[in-house]
Amino acid sequence: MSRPGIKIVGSINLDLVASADHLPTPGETVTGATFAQHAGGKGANMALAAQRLGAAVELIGRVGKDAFAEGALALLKAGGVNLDGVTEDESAPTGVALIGVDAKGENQIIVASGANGHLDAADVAGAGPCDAVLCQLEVPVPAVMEAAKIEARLFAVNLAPALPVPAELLERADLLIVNEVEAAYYGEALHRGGGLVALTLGGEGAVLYRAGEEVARMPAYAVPVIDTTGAGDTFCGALVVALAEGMEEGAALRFASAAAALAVTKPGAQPAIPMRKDVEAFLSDKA
Ligand SMILES: Nc1ncnc2c1ncn2[C@@H]1O[C@H](COP(=O)(O)OP(=O)(O)OP(=O)(O)O)[C@@H](O)[C@H]1O
Repeated sequence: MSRPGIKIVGSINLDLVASADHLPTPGETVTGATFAQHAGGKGANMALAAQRLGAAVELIGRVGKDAFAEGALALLKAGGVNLDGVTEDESAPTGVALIGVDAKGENQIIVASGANGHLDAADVAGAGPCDAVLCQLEVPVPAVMEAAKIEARLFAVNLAPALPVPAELLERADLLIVNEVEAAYYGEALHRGGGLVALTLGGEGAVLYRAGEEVARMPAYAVPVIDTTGAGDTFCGALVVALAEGMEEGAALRFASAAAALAVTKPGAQPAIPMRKDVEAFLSDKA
């Protein structure tokens, strides 16, 4: 099929990343870290992932009127993501994520949502039809509920971070994507709408359910792990691109797992998101 059009409603952050030997316990100060900054936020990461993996993406979100905004949007701009739906908030700063990464690639994240917290239904209302819509929960729920009204064949929600949402959202979604923490939080409510549910299990892989029945399972690809930040976001963007293209469910899960596996082999979130050709080369290598 031709390039799918995907609208992503979500967060835009600047990730401030400190890499250290180990992550601090409460009250502990870890020294000797190295610092880097990367554009991030689940919405932005998924937008870049979907764009690099073959879709024409429009991002709807908010940033602050500050120097962080430019850094937060730089790779999206360079990647060709349509940013017409990104507005500058009058009062709140650009969202920031403080990320710690240890020597094994495990991470700890604190998010100050800033302008993301001001995204409202009016920012989303009026968005035209497209092939697929993908949201997460780092922006207010009313904006996500409005996104559910956009005319599209696939309405997908990554229920991250886990927080209370109207039952209607879970029932309305054609695809819900959760990790183990989120799956435990939402429980059986995930399957009530009868749509697809993708459960990601980190280094253990991912499972796809339809109406509560397992339809596909993928162990994680064995790759050298450098930094798992953004693996889940890459997985979400990739899965939605694949399904929007009409890929069969098992093939779509394999595509998403390959994209996410490549993402963990590099540091940072957005810089680590692979291109479509890299995922295809990886998959043909594994075939
Ligand atoms: N160590 C790993 N090796 C290979 N693939 C991995 C690894 N960790 C994660 N993945 C891939 O990424 C997918 C998503 O990972 P995970 O379940 O950790 O998502 P998440 O909890 O949303 O992650 P994050 O919030 O850190 O981005 C997994 O289903 C798997 O396909």
